[in-house]
Amino acid sequence: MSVKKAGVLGATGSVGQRFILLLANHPDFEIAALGASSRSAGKKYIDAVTWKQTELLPEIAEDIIVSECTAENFADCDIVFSGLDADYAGSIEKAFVEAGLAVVSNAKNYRREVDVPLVVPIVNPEHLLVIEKKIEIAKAAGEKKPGFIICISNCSTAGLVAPLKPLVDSFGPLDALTTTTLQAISGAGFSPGVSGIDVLDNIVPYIGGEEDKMEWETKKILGGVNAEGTEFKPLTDDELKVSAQCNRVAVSDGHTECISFRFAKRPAPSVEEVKQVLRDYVCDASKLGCHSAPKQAIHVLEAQDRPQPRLDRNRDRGYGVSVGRIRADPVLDFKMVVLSHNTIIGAAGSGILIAEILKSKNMI
Ligand SMILES: NC(=O)C1=CN([C@@H]2O[C@H](COP(=O)(O)OP(=O)(O)OC[C@H]3O[C@@H](n4cnc5c(N)ncnc54)[C@H](OP(=O)(O)O)[C@@H]3O)[C@@H](O)[C@H]2O)C=CC1
Ligand SMILES: N[C@@H](CC(=O)OP(=O)(O)O)C(=O)O
Repeated sequence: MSVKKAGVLGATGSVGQRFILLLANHPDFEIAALGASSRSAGKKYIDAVTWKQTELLPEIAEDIIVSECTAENFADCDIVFSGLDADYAGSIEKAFVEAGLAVVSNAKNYRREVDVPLVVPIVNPEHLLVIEKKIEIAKAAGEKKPGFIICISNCSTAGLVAPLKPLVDSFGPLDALTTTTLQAISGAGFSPGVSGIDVLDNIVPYIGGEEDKMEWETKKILGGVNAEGTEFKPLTDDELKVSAQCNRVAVSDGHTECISFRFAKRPAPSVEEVKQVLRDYVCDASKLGCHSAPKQAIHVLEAQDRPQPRLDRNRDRGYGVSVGRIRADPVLDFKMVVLSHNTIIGAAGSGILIAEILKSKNMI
């Protein structure tokens, strides 16, 4: 199979650095172009980036010259990953799509568009069908392959929906869901990021916009598509009530969430049935044989004091989500603790896995 050329926008940031790590030595992709702000453009990547990962900067990326984020500079790319600051992602990503490029974005800007898939690839890859349809329609009309954008969800939303989607598929819809998050500092990005004095010996009980994103995005991901297969139909507030409270804690990577939820149908399943469905879950990316797919998308942990970020965030190289303390909830049906790696399955890793799925379906 041919190796596809990949570009990374926002390559110097928290998510961008993770993309570099995941793309270095990837069998399906080679890094063809890197972009960031004009502060970085024109410099070698090693000089432009302030590397903050615990793994060393891959040699393969060191000497690549960082470009301005224009579509012309990325014209050769089969796929462009975006880890752009959301203040700039909107216009840049739009120009890339208009130039016919395939964009997979971590930024929030287009997540709510009716025809843009919001995808957590271990959960709802079927939402990519809307793009497959767009490509088919253009092909049937004798037009060239259209540009498109696929959005990755907010990182906390990714962890939330990962165990819930298999449960909904097995036991029917949820009607109520609450989550309280404990979010890592890498989630706040690097420019400027969270300051040490704010987070050390402290918890900050506010992350701007996060609660609204989690409450809305969950309904799109757990929702459906219209009969034509062209537009998404998020669940309504009447169908599912979601309440999120978000906190920043002094953890480097890995978002923890304490969640409670209720199924619409009575009687609810048993705790053992819930655990069994999660243990048995095999995501489509694994079935397709995608290189980065987790062996086990959901890890059910039985120890009373797990999951913990430092011990569990790297399960299945950060593509696996850990779920522990699954038990009955006296208010809703169940409660559990979920841990997901915010820059891997919550961001860059999901981007890579989406691209692997696109490649396996000849969509790029
Ligand atoms: N961190 C996380 O866990 C998650 C982040 N996201 C989203 O991903 C995106 C990136 O986040 P994160 O990596 O944390 O952010 P960072 O602040 O760490 O990085 C931002 C990137 O955007 C670039 N940039 C800034 N201004 C411009 C500009 N005017 N033109 C072009 N590039 C520019 C920066 O380049 P330079 O270095 O040159 O300034 C840098 O590469 C955001 O939209 C964020 O909301 C989504 C899910 C999880
Ligand atoms: N806000 C998230 C990361 C993020 O940037 O989310 P979004 O892509 O939804 O803006 C966090 O702080 O952990």
